[in-house]
Amino acid sequence: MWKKHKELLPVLKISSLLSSNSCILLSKRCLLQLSSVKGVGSSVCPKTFSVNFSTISEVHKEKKIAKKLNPISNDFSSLDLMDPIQESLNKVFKFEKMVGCQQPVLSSLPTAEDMLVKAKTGTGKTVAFLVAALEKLKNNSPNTWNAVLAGRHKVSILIIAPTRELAIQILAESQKICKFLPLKSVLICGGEMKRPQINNLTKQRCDIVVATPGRLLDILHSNEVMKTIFSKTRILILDEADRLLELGFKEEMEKIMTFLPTKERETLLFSATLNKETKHVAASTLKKNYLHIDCIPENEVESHHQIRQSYIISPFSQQLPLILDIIRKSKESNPLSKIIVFFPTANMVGYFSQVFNAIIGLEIIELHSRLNQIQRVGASKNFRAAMGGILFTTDVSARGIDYPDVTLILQVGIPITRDLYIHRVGRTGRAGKDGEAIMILSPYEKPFLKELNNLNVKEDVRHSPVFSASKKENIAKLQSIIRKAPKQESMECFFTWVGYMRGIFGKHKLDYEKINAASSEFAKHMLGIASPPTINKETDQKTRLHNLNEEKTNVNISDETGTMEGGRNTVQTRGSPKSSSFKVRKSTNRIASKVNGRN
Ligand SMILES: Nc1ncnc2c1ncn2[C@@H]1O[C@H](COP(=O)(O)OP(=O)(O)OP(=O)(O)O)[C@@H](O)[C@H]1O
Repeated sequence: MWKKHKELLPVLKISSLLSSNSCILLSKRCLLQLSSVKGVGSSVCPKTFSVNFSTISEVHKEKKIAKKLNPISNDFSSLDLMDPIQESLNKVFKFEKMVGCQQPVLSSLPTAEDMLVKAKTGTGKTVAFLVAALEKLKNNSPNTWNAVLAGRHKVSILIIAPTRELAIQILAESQKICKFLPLKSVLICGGEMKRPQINNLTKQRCDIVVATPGRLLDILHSNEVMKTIFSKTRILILDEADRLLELGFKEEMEKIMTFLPTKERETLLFSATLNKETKHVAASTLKKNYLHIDCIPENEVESHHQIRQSYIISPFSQQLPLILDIIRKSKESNPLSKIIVFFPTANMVGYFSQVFNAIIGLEIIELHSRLNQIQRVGASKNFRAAMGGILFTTDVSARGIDYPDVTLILQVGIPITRDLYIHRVGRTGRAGKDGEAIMILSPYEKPFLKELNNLNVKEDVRHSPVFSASKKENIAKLQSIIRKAPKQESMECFFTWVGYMRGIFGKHKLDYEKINAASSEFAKHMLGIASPPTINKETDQKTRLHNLNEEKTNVNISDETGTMEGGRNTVQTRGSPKSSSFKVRKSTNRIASKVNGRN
């Protein structure tokens, strides 16, 4: 039947296949359009899930396979998963229905094909890839699976994520899914001592490794025995694959791959965003006949419709009171509201955390790369556990992190790319819940809005730029706090901000005159620097802030790379991260103590 129709059916509507409860044949050059299937997903999801989870817009497949996709049920129990996994989903996760990409991914099993999966933020990709990896491993061969169960097969599954926080989160999920299996999951990431991590690999059972690229590569190079340990890796997963395959990580990833088997390895790439360029790189890392599962229908954008998104154009002079106003309003309307505020650089997070902590009634949790590992883990844990709470952070928290019940995302300034905007916003509205995202931009940053063209980001008219008497009081209060900040620390903050912005300004073709105007306003109103240095070619070079108008230099400036495990190419604008971090923290603590009269 397939042969007969394949020329006639380059595009198949999955609805007809579903209604007849039939077997779906995927064949070379075949493109299945599942995007408009109703009733597969949302209607049978748990209450909290309202998004159109289980729609697939494309499934590309080169080799002929036959697969059953159950049209009626998207219960996990309808799948032929091994008992220990069913038990874990049922008793540990307490999940009944599949959501997001879970049905398309898991229904395609058993398959030995590589996978490229794109699905919106917060739609359950972690469980999808963990279950897929374990099932794939089991189906690899009875010998392999028996060896794995008996603990004779090291590092069968390797999962790589771009940040420590995300790796820790995946590790926890991995331990949960393996609750009824004898498999052990271990963490390899920076910020922790290397020796115990090496011991975890060499001296004990270790079936699943969750790693960040920098430390993993470091450990791979540390010891000849690592080649043997990783020689049996059967499944490689890249979470946030587009990030791991772009500049800053790509080189490390390529080196890591040289330690892994090629032929026997199956690779799974997952992300909520995959632009043309990264899709191309991603495809080139997969075996030819990979399965492409795109859960975002062609006519839909990558962000969620249930997240209300808006922007406010506000001069720097009004941004600090505006932030305060938005936070206060959110807390007034719901004392349990959980808020994440994104700033462009780690210095800014450190600095403004202390500024806002000096305001009575606010308790800010700060999280960025310049904290040590204990502080990072502590901050992440505290915010996760907080019923309400305010987190000031950088892009270390932008991707993959699943803090429960975040109600508001506030972005101060421009994210480096449209994709990062989507990931930041995706920290709310997870698992079908509602959420809100507001972005505060200076008039200089307005051109960035073009990049968000179809994302339904509306101008926010609720927060008027005209300030009442009480808000004017806030302005005075905030100004007095920042005026007391040690000058050197304000200057550091200023330079890192300029470093961050230079790529973005370059991209939007702002000349030195405009950059100077923007920098001067930023310095004066956000940092209390009365006469900031002029940014010209000379100061640019002095501070190693070259290529002001270069388009693609922005990638490595943000804290995202600086803080992540990779990013060997990271440009540090001033000083080493450690010394700078110490200064920022010390200085900003000084701001708080001065304001509180303790100094
Ligand atoms: N089948 C399910 N039923 C109910 N909740 C689920 C299900 N699968 C996952 N979740 C929950 O949905 C939330 C988001 O899942 P997850 O963090 O895996 O999303 P993601 O798609 O990886 O997001 P991101 O793109 O931001 O990395 C988590 O809290 C997770 O526990």
